[in-house]
Amino acid sequence: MAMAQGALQSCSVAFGVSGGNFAGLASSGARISSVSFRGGAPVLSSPLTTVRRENLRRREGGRGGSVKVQREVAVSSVTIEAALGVEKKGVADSKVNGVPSAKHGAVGEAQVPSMEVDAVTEAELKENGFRSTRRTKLVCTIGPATCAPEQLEALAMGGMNVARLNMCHGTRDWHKQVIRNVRSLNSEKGYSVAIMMDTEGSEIHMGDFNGAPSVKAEDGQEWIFTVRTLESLPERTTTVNYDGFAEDVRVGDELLVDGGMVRFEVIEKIGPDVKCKCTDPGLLLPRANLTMWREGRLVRDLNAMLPTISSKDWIDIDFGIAEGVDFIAVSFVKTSEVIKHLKSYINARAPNDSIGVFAKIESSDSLKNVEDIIRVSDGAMVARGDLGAQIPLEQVPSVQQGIVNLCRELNKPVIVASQLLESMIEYPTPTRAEVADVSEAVRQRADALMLSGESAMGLFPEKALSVLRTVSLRMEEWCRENKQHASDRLPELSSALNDRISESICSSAAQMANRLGADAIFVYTRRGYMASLLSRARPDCPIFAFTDTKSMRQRLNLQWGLIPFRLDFSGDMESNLRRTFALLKARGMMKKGDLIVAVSDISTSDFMQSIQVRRIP
Ligand SMILES: Nc1ncnc2c1ncn2[C@@H]1O[C@H](COP(=O)(O)OP(=O)(O)OP(=O)(O)O)[C@@H](O)[C@H]1O
Ligand SMILES: CC(=O)C(=O)O
Ligand SMILES: [K+]
Ligand SMILES: [Mg+2]
Repeated sequence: MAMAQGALQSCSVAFGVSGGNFAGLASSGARISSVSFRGGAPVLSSPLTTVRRENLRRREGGRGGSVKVQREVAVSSVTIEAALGVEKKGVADSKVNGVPSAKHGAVGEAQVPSMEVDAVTEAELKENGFRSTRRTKLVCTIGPATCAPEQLEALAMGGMNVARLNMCHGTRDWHKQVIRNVRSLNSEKGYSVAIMMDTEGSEIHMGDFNGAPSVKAEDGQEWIFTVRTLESLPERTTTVNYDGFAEDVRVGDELLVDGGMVRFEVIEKIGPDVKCKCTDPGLLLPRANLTMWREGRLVRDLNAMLPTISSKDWIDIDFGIAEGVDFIAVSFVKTSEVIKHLKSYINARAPNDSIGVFAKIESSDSLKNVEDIIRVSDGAMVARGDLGAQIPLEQVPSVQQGIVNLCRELNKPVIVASQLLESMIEYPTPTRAEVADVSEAVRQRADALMLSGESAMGLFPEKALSVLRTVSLRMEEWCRENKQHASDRLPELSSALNDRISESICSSAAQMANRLGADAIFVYTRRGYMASLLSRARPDCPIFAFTDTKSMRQRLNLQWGLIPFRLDFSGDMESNLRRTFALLKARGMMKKGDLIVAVSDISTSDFMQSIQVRRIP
């Protein structure tokens, strides 16, 4: 009797909170086909049509049940299960499959190939529980300060989700070694750090300074900018990579290094050499970006003449495909065409959709076509470094907010990049303004934050990462406590019925999880689509995304709130859930009584999708 009451109670809770969403589902063509109750043995088998109809009528004032249930367009199931009765099975499973994980999960994973999760997340879940996990993902640019295996491991341990390789710097062999180091870290120590390759793109930049990490330009000093190829550079000389530079530049033009960190004025043209005077002193870094300004305006024709993907970039892209990178970020994108072109090139050479293409928004051209560009990309990066050199600085914050919003509307992950903690290249603590900037990006609910120089060549890479981590956690918690995003509204993405069903299921699942105070949402996904839709809904609880390939697991690493697991699963949701519960419990990542909302886009029949609310047995 008590059992039956338990079952009915949880049933009415679920219907109570989700009736409206079911109505939404039904109007998008879904049919609620089965509601099963399990309250210990014997298990009542579904579909319990009568009970279902009556419950729907009761909750929806007689509107929903009878009308919707008769529609045969698609099938969706709702299973509400009382905890009792599953427990015995769970315990039994855990003895078979559950192996206590080793310190970094390495031993455990070697013996249980059936479930893999990031070692850091595993530790975090064990120590602090579901809610404490960080939702904002962290990208670190790898450079001389962080390329050694132990340095990479320190970053992985500190929460790095993605390692970025900037092809502007370093040799291909150097990058290859870093990729190898990251891969062995993943396979040997149980991390799942994804790799993003960032193309050089055709920007105009300075050369190296005979290997020096930086060179100081003093106020009033005269420098030569030359298009000649020089074996060794005379003092106060720099090369420029754009052959037309000496011809195109005019006396009186202003040259901005890295968007204004250092400034020069052109005073004389001498054949291939351009003599300039330093008007704003500072440090010149190897391959620093150069922009030309004439009468207060950016000279854009120069960049416009350069291809987005240069011949060197194509070789780098081939290299990235061969090395199996997870993401390619394209610098200085101007139109959506170049992204489409690259995606078709990749698809002909790599397993379908195994490499995500990210568009870097960092020029005024990219802003003109920003929506088209993002629609065809797998994600975007707000590359504020170069962007701030191409548009007035005061416009950068609102452009950032606009791109973050747009990406969420279009269901594309977005990275906020550059100068988040710039002062930490040299100092062990950030400025208060930097902390505020990081917090703001988290409050905007960007998917990921990125370190550049701070991790590539700064003095305090691990400290910088730790600042990103702690500031993200605090801001996320504050947003939840203060219900900052309760009124967020998202437009529908698709008009195709199947996709609308997935959308409805995911937004309903997120709302249910919020209202029920669920501990986590589970999603079983092959293509990652349902996982991304759940991430887009930005629910209060973390999303455990179970997917069956390593590459999809790494791809999901960049999306807000997702904790990707690799798991072999079947089309049978019930057995997937039982196995998952047993494995997670055995590894101490969840406990009896935790409340889960589970959805799936895998099934044996075409339209079979489901939302389930379960209490962990
Ligand atoms: N692989 C590398 N080897 C050496 N130095 C690197 C490497 N990657 C980054 N750096 C250093 O870190 C700095 C910041 O990195 P970042 O990736 O932001 O480069 P960037 O040159 O500013 O270009 P981008 O606009 O593509 O980000 C670089 O200017 C460079 O000095
Ligand atoms: C990251 C990058 O390319 C930029 O900020 O310019
Ligand atoms: K780059
Ligand atoms: Mg850039």
